[in-house]
Amino acid sequence: EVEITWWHAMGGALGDTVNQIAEDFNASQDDYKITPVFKGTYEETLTAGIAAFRAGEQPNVLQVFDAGAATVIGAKGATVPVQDLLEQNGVAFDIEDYISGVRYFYADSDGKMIGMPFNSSSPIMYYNVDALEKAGVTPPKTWEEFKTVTAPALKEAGYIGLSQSHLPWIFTENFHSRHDLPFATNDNGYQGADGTKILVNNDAIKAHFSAVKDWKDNGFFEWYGTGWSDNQTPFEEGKVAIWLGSSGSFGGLSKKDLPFEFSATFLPYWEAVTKEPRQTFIGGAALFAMAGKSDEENKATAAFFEFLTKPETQYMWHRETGYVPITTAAYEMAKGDGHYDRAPAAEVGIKQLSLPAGENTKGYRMGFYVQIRDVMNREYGRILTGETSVEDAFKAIEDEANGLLERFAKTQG
Ligand SMILES: O=P(O)(O)OC[C@H](O)CO
Repeated sequence: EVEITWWHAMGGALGDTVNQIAEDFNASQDDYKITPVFKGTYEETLTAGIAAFRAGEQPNVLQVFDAGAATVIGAKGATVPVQDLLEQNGVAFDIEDYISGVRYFYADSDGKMIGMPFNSSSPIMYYNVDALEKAGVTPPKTWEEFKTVTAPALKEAGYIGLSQSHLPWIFTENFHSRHDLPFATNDNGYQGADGTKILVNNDAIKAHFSAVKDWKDNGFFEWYGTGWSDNQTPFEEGKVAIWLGSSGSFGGLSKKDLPFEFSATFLPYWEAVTKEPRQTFIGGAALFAMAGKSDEENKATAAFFEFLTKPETQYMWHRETGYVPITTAAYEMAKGDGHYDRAPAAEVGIKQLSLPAGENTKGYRMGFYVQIRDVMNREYGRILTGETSVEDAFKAIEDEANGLLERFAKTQG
């Protein structure tokens, strides 16, 4: 039996489902055994993976999140492109099996799939059905509606209107996609690292953050920190009526037996910015086969990836977690099984990813982006606590991000 390891960042209920997938794979055959190891947050898992690679102690499979994609794809020699791995080991592979938003997200500039798509998500709007009913409002379609109708009514009914769990992901990266605004030059960075500059310092997002700060000041919004659960917990406790989070939190929330009914729908948009709101793009992570492993172990990894792409495995993962079905076959299987008749909100993520595309809606490819997010989190925190102005914060983000992008471009030769 060939043994392989899988480092991942899936905690709580998600981790239970990861363990279940590994158990199912191990039980499905006698040749290979995979051991999943939880390494902490996405950032911690990536850092641990890089350090381990340098020490020659890397796992066979490393989960890397969207923000680390450019860095890991650009780290030539650190991974075996998944497309090569599968083909070399006789596993049939067709990129067209994947839904369009997933197909090239972890591919290189030639369209070759480098990372194995695994947990793809979208940020969606969760809401407390009881709270909205009590306030006499429906889920807001636009931020204008939130500001003038929803939030004041919720406040009157005793609720904080809104919290969200990831300012860079939801209020920055997907903000640009939802409003079809360019996020970086060079086609959002996809044309290559050379000369790529971030376009985050723009009027639409500055107006958004000014509004968010106003909402915080008058009790329509609260920011509890950068931790995912810092902002999710007050929603679960019924303090906050609307929470923006990952579709990948749907399964965990459903299993929690909350003291109120919850549902979910699309992210609001600013009508003043666009009359045609667009799709969001995938978040979450992919699985990378680390280089430097024996042929035997690589074969085991390929067998595991083959198991992962089976519609049954995909559907099970989607159903249990809320991450979107990443292959058309899995989506069809979920529909055929009546999953969305039983839980309509479970389809919101994939539906939002399937809204009309625009010029700027397929995501971004920026190196050292994990560090860029740190800069954003620092400055956004300072905006919300009143330590800096929106104007100065975005100037600082633009300057520091462009410095990081320039440094990354130099590593790409
Ligand atoms: O919580 P996830 O897995 O949906 O990921 C959210 C973001 O994409 C992380 O960068």
